[in-house]
Amino acid sequence: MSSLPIISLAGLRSDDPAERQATATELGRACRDVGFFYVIDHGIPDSVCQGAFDLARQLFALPAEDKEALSIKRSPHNRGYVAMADEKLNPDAGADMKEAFNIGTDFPADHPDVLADKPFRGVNFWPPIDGWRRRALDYFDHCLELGRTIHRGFSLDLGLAEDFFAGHLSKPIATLRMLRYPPSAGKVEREDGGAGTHTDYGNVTILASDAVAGLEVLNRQGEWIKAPHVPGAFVCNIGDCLMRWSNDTYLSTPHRVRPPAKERYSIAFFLEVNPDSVVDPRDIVKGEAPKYEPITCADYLAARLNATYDHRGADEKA
Ligand SMILES: O=C(O)CCC(=O)C(=O)O
Ligand SMILES: [Fe+2]
Repeated sequence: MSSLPIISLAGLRSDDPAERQATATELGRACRDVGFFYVIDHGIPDSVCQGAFDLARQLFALPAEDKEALSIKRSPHNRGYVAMADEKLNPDAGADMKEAFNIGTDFPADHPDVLADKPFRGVNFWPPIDGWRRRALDYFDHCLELGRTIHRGFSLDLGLAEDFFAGHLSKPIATLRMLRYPPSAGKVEREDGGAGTHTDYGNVTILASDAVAGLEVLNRQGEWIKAPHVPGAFVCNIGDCLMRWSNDTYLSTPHRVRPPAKERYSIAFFLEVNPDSVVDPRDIVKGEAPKYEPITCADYLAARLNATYDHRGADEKA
């Protein structure tokens, strides 16, 4: 594998079950062999995607004190602003040279689950920019819909009922994460200095990037291959939760971001499933010994996030 497959999702929206199955099989092959693929014909208009990059540029251009007022350190629910060098995606390496802003599934402050302080069900933080919240949530909703479509493909490929994942995706844990990598000015001390080598935690990640290079993926032969910007496409990858759920049928693949030559923006949408969904390999692979114990999505994700951030106590719930 020296480049990532590009898959048209048009077939998943067909009325013809054979066409849906053919696309699902193509997706499934990528998930088994590579764990990374581009999607085209994904249904998100380019103008919507470009609009999200405008929002990211506006946000990161705010004065430092405005961004600090939105700090993720004030959110027990993984929302808000992560300052430069505040995160280590690879805990064994140095800090990541990037800043980020997380938006989660949007809950009102008086929602019963928010009042009960349930894990991952918190309020979002919003920058003081007119119309920003509405436009960001519009992009979030487009990504969620795409994520649900991709999961229909996974179900068909895995030989499950086509709506197997739909019930787990009614109000899922999902994070829209805007990222800004500063220019490296020719100084690259670590090849993964932008984002440390890691696998993603959830089910699937849907990533949009600008035209500046940086993302690299480790193939099965142990070689780093570039994942260049493909105009109009998203890069998708399998996360550890779906790898676990599928008893390692689908693979989550290590990747990193090399410090970019020029300032680089990307927008990731990390999709998990509903917080209380039980991730149990026995529901997906029949007749195979399960390699993992059942665990709720919220417990699994909390454990992974606690290992990534210093500001989260090791036993923090969400
Ligand atoms: O910015 C990118 O291209 C990838 C970022 C990434 O892998 C992540 O945030 O998990
Ligand atoms: Fe990642």
